[in-house]
Amino acid sequence: MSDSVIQRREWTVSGMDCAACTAKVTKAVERLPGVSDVKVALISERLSLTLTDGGTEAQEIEAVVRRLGYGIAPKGQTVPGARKFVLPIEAPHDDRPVGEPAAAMTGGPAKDSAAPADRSLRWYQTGKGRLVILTGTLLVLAWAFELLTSSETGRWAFVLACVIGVAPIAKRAFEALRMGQPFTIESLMTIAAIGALFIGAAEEAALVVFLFAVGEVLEGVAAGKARDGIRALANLVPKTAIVEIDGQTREVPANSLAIGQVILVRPGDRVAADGEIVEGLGGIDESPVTGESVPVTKGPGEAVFAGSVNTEAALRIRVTREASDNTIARIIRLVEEAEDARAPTERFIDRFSRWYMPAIVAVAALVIIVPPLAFGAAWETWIYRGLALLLIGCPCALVISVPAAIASSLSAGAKRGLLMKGGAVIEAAASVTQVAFDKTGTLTHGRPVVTDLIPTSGIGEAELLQVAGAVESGSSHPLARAILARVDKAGIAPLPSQNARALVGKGVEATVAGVQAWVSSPAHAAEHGGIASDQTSVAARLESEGKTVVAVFRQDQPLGLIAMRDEPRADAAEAVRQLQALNVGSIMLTGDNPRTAEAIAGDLGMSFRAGMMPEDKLEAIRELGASGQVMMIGDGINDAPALKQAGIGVAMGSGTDVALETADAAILRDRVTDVPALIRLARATMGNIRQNVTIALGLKAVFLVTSVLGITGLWIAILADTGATVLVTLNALRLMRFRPDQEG
Ligand SMILES: Nc1ncnc2c1ncn2[C@@H]1O[C@H](COP(=O)(O)OP(=O)(O)OP(=O)(O)O)[C@@H](O)[C@H]1O
Ligand SMILES: [Zn+2]
Repeated sequence: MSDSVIQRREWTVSGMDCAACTAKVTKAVERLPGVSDVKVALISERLSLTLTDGGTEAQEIEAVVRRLGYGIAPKGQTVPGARKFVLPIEAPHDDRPVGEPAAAMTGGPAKDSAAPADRSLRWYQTGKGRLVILTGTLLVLAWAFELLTSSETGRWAFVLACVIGVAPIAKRAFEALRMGQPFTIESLMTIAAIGALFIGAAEEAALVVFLFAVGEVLEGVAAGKARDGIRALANLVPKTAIVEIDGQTREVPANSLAIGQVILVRPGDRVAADGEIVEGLGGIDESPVTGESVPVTKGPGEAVFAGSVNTEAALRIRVTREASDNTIARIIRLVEEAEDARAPTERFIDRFSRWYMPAIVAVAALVIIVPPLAFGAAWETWIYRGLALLLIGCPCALVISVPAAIASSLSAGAKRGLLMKGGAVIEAAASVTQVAFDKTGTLTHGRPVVTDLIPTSGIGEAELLQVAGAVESGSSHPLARAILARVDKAGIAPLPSQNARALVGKGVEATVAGVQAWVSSPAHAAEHGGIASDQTSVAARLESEGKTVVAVFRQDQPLGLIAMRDEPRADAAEAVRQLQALNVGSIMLTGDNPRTAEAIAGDLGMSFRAGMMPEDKLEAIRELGASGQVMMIGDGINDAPALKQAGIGVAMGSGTDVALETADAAILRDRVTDVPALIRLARATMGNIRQNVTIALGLKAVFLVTSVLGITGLWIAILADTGATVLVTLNALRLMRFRPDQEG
């Protein structure tokens, strides 16, 4: 079918509690004709696949997933039977007193109006929850019977509890079997429970089924908790906005806002859309988006994010982005999709667990058969031990150890404005050995200011500025902006200019009043006949003060020098020190001249490479990458190629808006110390994963041995399995409280 249509489809799947579930769904869907590239994300509850037209119908895919016992609906629609456990979740940054009436007007964070798929069920309202209650009750009744009456009656109550409890599990096992998956935790459970009944261990069989059901509910709670961190972000954008139409105000749903509309945001309200202030001046708390807890004062012309809190004055804001495209929506999409970028460790564990379950089944079979046949041991004893082994065959704890830690880490990071695109990035960031910084806008504020004007003798300052301003008038380079600001301040009208052209890494040229003119670095000035010799030493002196000097030419006539200084960020030196403490080297890459670079890098305590053309930066990163893992930090606007080239490209600050989609990670605050924070979070995550793998494998190993030796029995085996899963998930959730900005 060469003309068949190929399309990517997405669904929301509910009820997946552990990674064994995702494996089950993946395998079942993968087998269907015309389906390829299946991705199932546990935390974001997403199934996406490529579907060839003429292959499987979408309804068929949904039917298969439903038969496995999960809820499914096309993305964006309500999942039937979806459930979400209610836990006392701290919605991050949502604890500030938002003006009551205002919140009521705008809908506020509006938790209760969340999408229907999120509608909460309490744990006991779910199928699995009811199963726990039912089997638990029967268990208690059976014990009561056993105590009060003959043990025979009690035994039947246990059998009943076991059969009722195991039925839904057996059904799921059977469905999976029909789809070609003989080894699932459900099939192991079913065999173990029924086997135990046959060897007369009804009491224990019932207990095992009950504990399994409890375990599933707990796993669901844990997975739900990991999800909530991400969901809380979505709840930060108000559901409605007050829009101004023809001088009238009207309340409309926030997702219906169109670009260009003007919305009214009163003090205490959350901003409903990404936009630009048209009127009003006040403190904006952007902590929900960037993690920056100190409100920033913003006024007309300045950009605000949806979800930030307007703390002081009434603002009129022009919408610049539709709801589906606002910064928070993009962050959420990024965090959700991050699950697809799996860490190498995770892929390894997945491969491992694919053979782990069959291997354990084989061992269990040997344990059952060999001792009685070879040594004439009692069948009953060894069947019992073999069944206990089956229960240890669930790789749940192991398989969930990585995604749980990564999901926690991603949402912990997102709360603080540290975004990483998935496990692969986290794993790489944990092993960073060298951080390369772009200078302007990253280590410095990116807002240079003119400090010195040195006209050539016979030229006035005004003339120097007039020509320089004319040449730079079309440029948005930070140096150009500095010069233009100075021209403006001096009240000089720049001359008319044409044909302005950037000389990348060198300067700009343009035709000013009919004559060719340049503004360029002194090094490049030689091409125009060079600057006066007495000015060469002045330039050198200014540069060694950390200033950037440019020379201005009209034709081949040097008009003079302009020096500018771009202040390093207050925390840049501290960041370099913290990186050093983490055993990570820092290097500054700049197109500026070596003397200026040395002055700035020296103050910050880092090494540098100067006079670099954009392609030199790529080469330098390649070179650094040969001897370690390099992280490149840039503003993401004009250094995208360098960010791509680095092992990990991190966009920092205001430019992140552009770079969210292209960089591997983004730092939303203008803080250099967030670079070490990012690395600390990544390292903590990998440490957490190592702990989890140790817990999971360690517990399995211990109980494998004790089960074979007959020291522990069936119910301990299942308790160990569930316990390990819950322990691992809880440990992963600790990362949510990790404070990456704290050292040590
Ligand atoms: N618009 C301009 N006006 C004046 N000089 C310029 C301009 N653009 C570039 N230059 C000169 O070229 C040098 C390198 O500029 P470039 O923009 O390549 O630096 P960069 O590597 O992006 O900056 P940084 O490393 O500081 O972030 C500047 O230091 C300056 O001397
Ligand atoms: Zn499981």
